[in-house]
Amino acid sequence: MATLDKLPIIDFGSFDKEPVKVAQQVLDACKSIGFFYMTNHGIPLDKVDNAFEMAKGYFDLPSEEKRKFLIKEDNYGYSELYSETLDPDNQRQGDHKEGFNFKNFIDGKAYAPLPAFFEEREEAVKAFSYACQETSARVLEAFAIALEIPEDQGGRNWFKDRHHYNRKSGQVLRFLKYPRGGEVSYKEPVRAGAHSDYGSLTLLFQKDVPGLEVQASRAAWIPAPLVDGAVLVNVGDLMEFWTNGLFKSTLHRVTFLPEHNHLDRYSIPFFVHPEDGVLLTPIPSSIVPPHTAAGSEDETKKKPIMTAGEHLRHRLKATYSF
Ligand SMILES: O=C(O)CCC(=O)C(=O)O
Ligand SMILES: [Fe+2]
Repeated sequence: MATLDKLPIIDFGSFDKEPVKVAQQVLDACKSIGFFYMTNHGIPLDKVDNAFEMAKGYFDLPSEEKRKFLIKEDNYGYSELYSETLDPDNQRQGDHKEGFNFKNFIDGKAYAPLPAFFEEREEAVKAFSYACQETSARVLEAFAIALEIPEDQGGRNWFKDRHHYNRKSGQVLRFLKYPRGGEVSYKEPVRAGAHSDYGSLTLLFQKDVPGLEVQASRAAWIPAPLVDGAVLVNVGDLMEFWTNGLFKSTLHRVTFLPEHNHLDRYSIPFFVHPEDGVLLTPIPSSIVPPHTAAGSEDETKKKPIMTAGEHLRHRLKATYSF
């Protein structure tokens, strides 16, 4: 694979009229680098800006207020600075970031009591979460079209049918803050360790301050700068698994830039996951290479089929110090 020097930009404005054309671009991006910027993604800019405003207001709260909702194994709540280590084999300290994870608002209700700050803004958080869901559904549709899933097996709805918003899943809307400074005392150039995302796909909103890098080849990292009006989309591990390696779930990280000395960096990922009960079986797509291990004649080589929920619990255990 030739090394890309920048991430592709895909305009979804024509998706309704020319779905196959857009899906082809999505396929090219997912097969090569596993990342693309999505423009005309359908989420109004003021909703995105408002989400960043809410993140800022929340993280400004005193630490003891935020610690009342410390994250637990269910992956909901507040994670403190350095509490998560995305690349445990190579990091000397945890990630230089704090976060708050929301889970889906099933039937309009928050997963668990929200911190007062968010309770007062619950409608806005919910509206943003719904908007992210709608946008991710379009990407999932593009994936199914790109993979040519036959109509009689679910066609363009194959992934959407496994990602209902109102069912229990690992889906998370996350507010992140990388506080300014820190590097001098810790001498750590990495703010969030190199990792791939665990789910089907991620939408990532960045604002004002860059820092994300994507691994383009074994030796090369390329920046993922801010692109006006675009949301960054990346393939997650589950999609790589589902497509038996055709789609790439690529390592990415946040590194220290000089401006991080004096600027806080905020980002908002929306991690898209299937419903917990979905069995991770191969996709009915003739362009996906067959899963040889699963179909192996030799019983000992057959991997047990996990559910999406089991797979996520397994991955989270490795990165958090609960
Ligand atoms: O903050 C960012 O830009 C990236 C965050 C990220 O990759 C993650 O939380 O999985
Ligand atoms: Fe990530």
